[in-house]
Amino acid sequence: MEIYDVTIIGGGPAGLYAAFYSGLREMKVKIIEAQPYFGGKMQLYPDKVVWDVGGQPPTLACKLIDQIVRQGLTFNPTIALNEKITCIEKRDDLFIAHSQKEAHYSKAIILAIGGGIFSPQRLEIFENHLENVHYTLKPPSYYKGKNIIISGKGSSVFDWAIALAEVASTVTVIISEDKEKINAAVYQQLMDLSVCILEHTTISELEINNDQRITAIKCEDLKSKESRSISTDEVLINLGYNRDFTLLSNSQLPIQTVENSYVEGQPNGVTSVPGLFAIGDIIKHNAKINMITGAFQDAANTVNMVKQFVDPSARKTAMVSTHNSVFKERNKEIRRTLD
Ligand SMILES: Cc1cc2nc3c(=O)[nH]c(=O)nc-3n(C[C@H](O)[C@H](O)[C@H](O)COP(=O)(O)OP(=O)(O)OC[C@H]3O[C@@H](n4cnc5c(N)ncnc54)[C@H](O)[C@@H]3O)c2cc1C
Repeated sequence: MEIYDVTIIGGGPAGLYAAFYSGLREMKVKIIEAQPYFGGKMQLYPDKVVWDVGGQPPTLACKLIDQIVRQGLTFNPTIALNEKITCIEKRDDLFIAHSQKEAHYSKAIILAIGGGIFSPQRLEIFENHLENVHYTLKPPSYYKGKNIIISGKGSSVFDWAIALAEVASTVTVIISEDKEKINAAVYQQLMDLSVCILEHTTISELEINNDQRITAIKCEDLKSKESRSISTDEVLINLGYNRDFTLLSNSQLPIQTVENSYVEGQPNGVTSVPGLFAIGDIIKHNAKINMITGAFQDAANTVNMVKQFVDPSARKTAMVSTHNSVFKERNKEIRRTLD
């Protein structure tokens, strides 16, 4: 059995930055992510331009994910992707994080599970896998010149319609509510972009070809009961997301939670269980900022606490020295490009 200094559960911005910082503090690190890829919630908005990360020019979220992942892996932590941690237990001085695949042993744990494991809510009619049904937005260029149907609830449906209307051939939005519920400024934007909105309408049937692609959607006006068929190239569905927090309820540890969705803790990540720390969107305290920058700050504060937990004689904070052996070659490379 291999014992790590710290196991980080969750590979979103908080977990990845914690992996970087733990490496900087010379700890033996493992990072575990339930999805087959890193990025956390940022994977829900790959095409959004993110403006508010300190020192970072406005950047597409997908590019930012790439950068955060590369930084997170700087010190070569052990990685486990596609592995959902189902519960955590403590035996003597060791934590054991159990997944469906194996047990992970470490002296400390950082919970970076954000908003839980996200999975899109699906309509029964879309239960089978269909090639051209999407639950997250691909880059707008993918939709260039195509006929798009967007259906769902909440403001994201209209954000998607606005993002695609400039590149797509046609955009039709199908919503079950009345148009009046749409924010007036957003509605005006949709009209200016010639987006067709079918209000109080529901999808009743799909026309599917041999390649498992939807070619047309039949929908019904819930008030007039009239039906119509709309041909389409791509269908986007946004009904919100299911969030899996069962790790917290399954773990037989006195983890204090708020509304069963957050771990109650302190700004330095300390929780009700010594050695179990929490960072990013999963933690709740008065100074918490639920943003990428907040996730980074949490990670740095908390990793310093973890280091002292694992080795009480360690310095309180990291020395971010350019002489770190891992940085040496990269420093040379970067300096060369500046010459
Ligand atoms: C639509 C949208 C737009 C946003 N825009 C911005 C913005 O412009 N700027 C900004 O700063 N912030 C933005 N945010 C907020 C930002 O994305 C979050 O604050 C940030 O992602 C939180 O990071 P995190 O690592 O704490 O959690 P998350 O990003 O939620 O990552 C948690 C990870 O833990 C994994 N996980 C959960 N449970 C388990 C388990 N049991 N086992 C293994 N892995 C598990 C999940 O799969 C996930 O990958 C936005 C959020 C949304 C939803």
